[in-house]
Amino acid sequence: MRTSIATVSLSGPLTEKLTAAARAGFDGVEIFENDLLASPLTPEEIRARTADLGLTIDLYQPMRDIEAVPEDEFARNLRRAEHKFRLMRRLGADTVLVCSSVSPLAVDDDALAAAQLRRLAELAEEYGIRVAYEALAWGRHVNTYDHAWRIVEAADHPALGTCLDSFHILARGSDPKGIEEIPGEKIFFLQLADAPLMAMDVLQWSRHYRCFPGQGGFDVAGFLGHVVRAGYQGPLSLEVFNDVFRQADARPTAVDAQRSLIVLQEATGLVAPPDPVVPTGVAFAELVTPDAEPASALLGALGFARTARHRSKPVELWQQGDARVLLNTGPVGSRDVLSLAAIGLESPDPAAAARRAEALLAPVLPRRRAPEDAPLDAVAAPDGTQLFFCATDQPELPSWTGDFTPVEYAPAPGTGIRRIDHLALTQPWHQFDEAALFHRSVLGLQAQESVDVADPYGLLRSRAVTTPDGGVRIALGVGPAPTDEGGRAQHIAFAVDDLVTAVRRVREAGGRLLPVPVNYYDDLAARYEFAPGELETYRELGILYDRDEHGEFRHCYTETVGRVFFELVQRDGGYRGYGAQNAPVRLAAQHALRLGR
Ligand SMILES: O=C(O)c1ccc(O)c(O)c1
Ligand SMILES: [Mg+2]
Repeated sequence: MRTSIATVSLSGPLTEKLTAAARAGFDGVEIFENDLLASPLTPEEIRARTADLGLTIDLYQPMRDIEAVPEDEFARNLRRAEHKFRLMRRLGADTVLVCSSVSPLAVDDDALAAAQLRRLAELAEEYGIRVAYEALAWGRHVNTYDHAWRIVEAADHPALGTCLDSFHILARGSDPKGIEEIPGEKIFFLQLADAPLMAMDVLQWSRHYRCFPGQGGFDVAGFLGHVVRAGYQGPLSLEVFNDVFRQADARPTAVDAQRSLIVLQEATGLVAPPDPVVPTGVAFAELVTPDAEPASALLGALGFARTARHRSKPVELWQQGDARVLLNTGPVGSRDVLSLAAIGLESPDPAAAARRAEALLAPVLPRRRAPEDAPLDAVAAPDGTQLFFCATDQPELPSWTGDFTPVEYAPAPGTGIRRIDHLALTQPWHQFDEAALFHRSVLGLQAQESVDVADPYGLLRSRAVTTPDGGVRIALGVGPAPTDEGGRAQHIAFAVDDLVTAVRRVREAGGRLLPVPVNYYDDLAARYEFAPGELETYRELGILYDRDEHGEFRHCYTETVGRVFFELVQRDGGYRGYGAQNAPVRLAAQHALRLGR
């Protein structure tokens, strides 16, 4: 179906909003009155600019407080409306949205509302304009879609139809099934928005917390199914009032928006992009740094061996078990501190994974980073992390390992690290919802519940995206995560079978681990019963402990280098979490270490 976006959903002046919408592939826009009023362009110039960009103006909005008022008031409303109809002619917009009245002057009289909306429609018709009547969830007398439709039906005028807005309908908990009773051609417009489930005043919820479909808690796909079955043929239009999007750069927001509509239409069976190719594991994590020394020392203490070197670039492969870390000291652009720049994901079909990503508007990276490299499919995540689709153990496909030459190394016992358990990436503050939708839709991962964790200097929100078997786990975070240089913190967690032994070996090798306050262990003793000596060992070694209904979790952290630190984790009995219970203590300890307190 055609896609459209309300100018209120994007930041910046009108022309930037229009450009961002067009670049992201939208077919049309809803022009919000305020954007027009604030623009230096005349309506004719806006019309020309929109046309040049290949966009149509699908809706002009909103017209407020029109119906069910005393006659003298209604006469003034008609005069105001006629003014706007003339403006719409200049703009080339043929549909106007009328919100159900919130005015104290409005009376609870459906017959009067219908009669006045009919007169409005008669006037609109003279200008070749259609009126779409929308029930605001907080409308004074009309606040449900079925009530708005009854009034439209009673008014019975060809230039009057209804506008359905998923937010108003789903936020009130109305059953959207009744939409199928409305003739499709009388649904003049469809606005789509999702929202996180919150217990709050619906007007505040709507004006500040709407988000793109798939980023909140509503069943927008189920809703759209009803609208499509009703026979609606118009555009799918995003109308998202959101405090974050108002501040973020319009261009990536518009791409995020368009991606949400692709995913929504896929879920409703309206489009069929290539299927997701779910990754099966983590092939490698790539760190970039101007100075290999601190990271090498830390990896060495963690029991990693430098096993291979890139044929032509300053990149080393460090390995232990199936955990592989690339250490890149090549030109790293703006990354002047140790950072996690890329993740290799094992893929059953890397080329198909890249096709899916491209169909979902992920920026595809050049297949060869240098002429001599193996061709690798890769895309950029919203935070800039490069995601490589790898075929490490598929001899018929080119593998990144072919770019590496083994080097001599002294075999060492290591610390029992088996694999990368998870990666944790702090996102730019305005890209948290986008990141979750990206990883879910592009990579076919499942998003877990979002958790809030207290940090001494703020609140950290974290949401994991995973494969069902836990082969890939990425924890997306947002908040004031502590790093030396103030950058967004990133960490790599390695899985071990026996954390106590691992920690003793790391310490013997001179690895510096995060100290944990004694009070933490006092609390652990209150919460759980341990075998004799167990808790004392954890206290001595700085090991944190958690439990869920499936099993147990033991973990500890290294010091932070640049933006990066490492975690060692021992999962037993199918524990699913990430030790969120312990995160406030960990964050406080990291801040204390950073500040030398
Ligand atoms: O919050 C509002 O006032 C408002 C205005 C127009 C809309 O289409 C809407 O859904 C809400
Ligand atoms: Mg609306």
